[in-house]
Amino acid sequence: MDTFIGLMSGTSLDGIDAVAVRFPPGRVELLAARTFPFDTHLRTELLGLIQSTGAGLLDRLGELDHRLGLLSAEAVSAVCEQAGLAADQVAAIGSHGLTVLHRPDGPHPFTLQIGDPNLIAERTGITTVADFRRRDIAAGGQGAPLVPAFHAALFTRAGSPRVVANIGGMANLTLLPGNEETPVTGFDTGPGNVLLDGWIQQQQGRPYDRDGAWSATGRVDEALLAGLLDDPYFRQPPPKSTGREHFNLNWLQQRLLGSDRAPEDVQATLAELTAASLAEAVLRAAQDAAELIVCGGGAYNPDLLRRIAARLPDMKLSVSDDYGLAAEWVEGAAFAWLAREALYARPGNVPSVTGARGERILGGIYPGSDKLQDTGGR
Ligand SMILES: Nc1ncnc2c1ncn2[C@@H]1O[C@H](COP(=O)(O)OP(=O)(O)OP(=O)(O)O)[C@@H](O)[C@H]1O
Ligand SMILES: CC(=O)N[C@H]1[C@@H]2OC[C@@H](O2)[C@@H](O)[C@@H]1O[C@H](C)C(=O)O
Repeated sequence: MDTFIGLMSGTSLDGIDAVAVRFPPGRVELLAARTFPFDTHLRTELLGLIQSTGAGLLDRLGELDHRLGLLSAEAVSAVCEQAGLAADQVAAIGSHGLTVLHRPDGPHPFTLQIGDPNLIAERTGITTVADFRRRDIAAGGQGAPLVPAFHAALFTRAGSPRVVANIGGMANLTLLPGNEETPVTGFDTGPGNVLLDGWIQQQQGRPYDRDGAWSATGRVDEALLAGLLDDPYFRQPPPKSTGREHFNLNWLQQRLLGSDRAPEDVQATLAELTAASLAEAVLRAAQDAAELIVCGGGAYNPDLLRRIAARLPDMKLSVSDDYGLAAEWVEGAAFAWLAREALYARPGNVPSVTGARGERILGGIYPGSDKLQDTGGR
């Protein structure tokens, strides 16, 4: 059975997730998985690029594209070593890269991911699939979210409508109707962990609120919560997708102006914002679903899960681990799966999610060394 590697650098900017997987019918077999964290310096540079601060923007874009390509190739080698795999035993790598900018609406929509796939294919010798989002945008779609097709393949159960929530930096939902007549839908609900991470970093210098321990000590400020929830994104009908260009610390600061709220109360309110926007979207879009399956880093935050459960009292709350795939590796496995779909010339987007005109094969294919004849070069 073919083995695939998935690489994901998400909006949390914590590093590159690398997984080696196989896809026996209806499930995922995880052979190896690791996160390669970005060091503080690289993280600061990436954040500067995303926020477009500092001089020499295009130089830095090109250079960071190269550096992330190199790091991705190293991540592949390490995960192959961990799984005991030689390069010629891997059918393909699916590399999402890092989203630098995502503007799917307007007259000239675009999305930009970095982490040069040419370099990944060259250094590893393994066929690499990348640039997954732009074909969907070219077909009139949002180019995101893309995990719903994988969620549908993995979590669909006939006769029982379910919702899958991926809570990373941003959060997105996949609504699985449980019958073949009704289309799968899904969209980004808004911020996942990005504001929680940003606020604790600014206030305490810690990368994230481990286990939601800090947010659990605060009190939700209802007026602030209502102000945050008043953002038009939450009312916008799907298809829709978002990112750090919209939900970021500046967005929060503008809504905090002039207030002297206790920092832990702000953190509690941000956790409630993620829970409320997600739960309201579930209630609006999937009234008949009996179960919510959570994946992504947010699945490890008990305070956040408690807040979501309190807002969805009639739903069973589970995590993807309960179905055989640890929450932290779902996105990596999804891009390995999307690489497989591309290699087999099968579509990867779900038009009823992204709004694209139709199904499209996603990603560019960068051939591995078995497809080339090297003469030794200079
Ligand atoms: N034990 C934990 N307690 C609280 N939060 C956690 C824990 N573990 C992970 N997280 C949160 O999960 C985040 C990482 O999630 P994940 O890796 O799914 O995001 P991502 O892939 O970068 O984002 P996206 O899906 O938006 O691209 C961390 O930044 C942190 O906020
Ligand atoms: C443009 C982009 O990188 N979007 C990410 C981000 O992180 C979560 C959410 O926003 C989702 O839209 C998407 O990632 C997942 C993997 C997706 O495409 O399904």
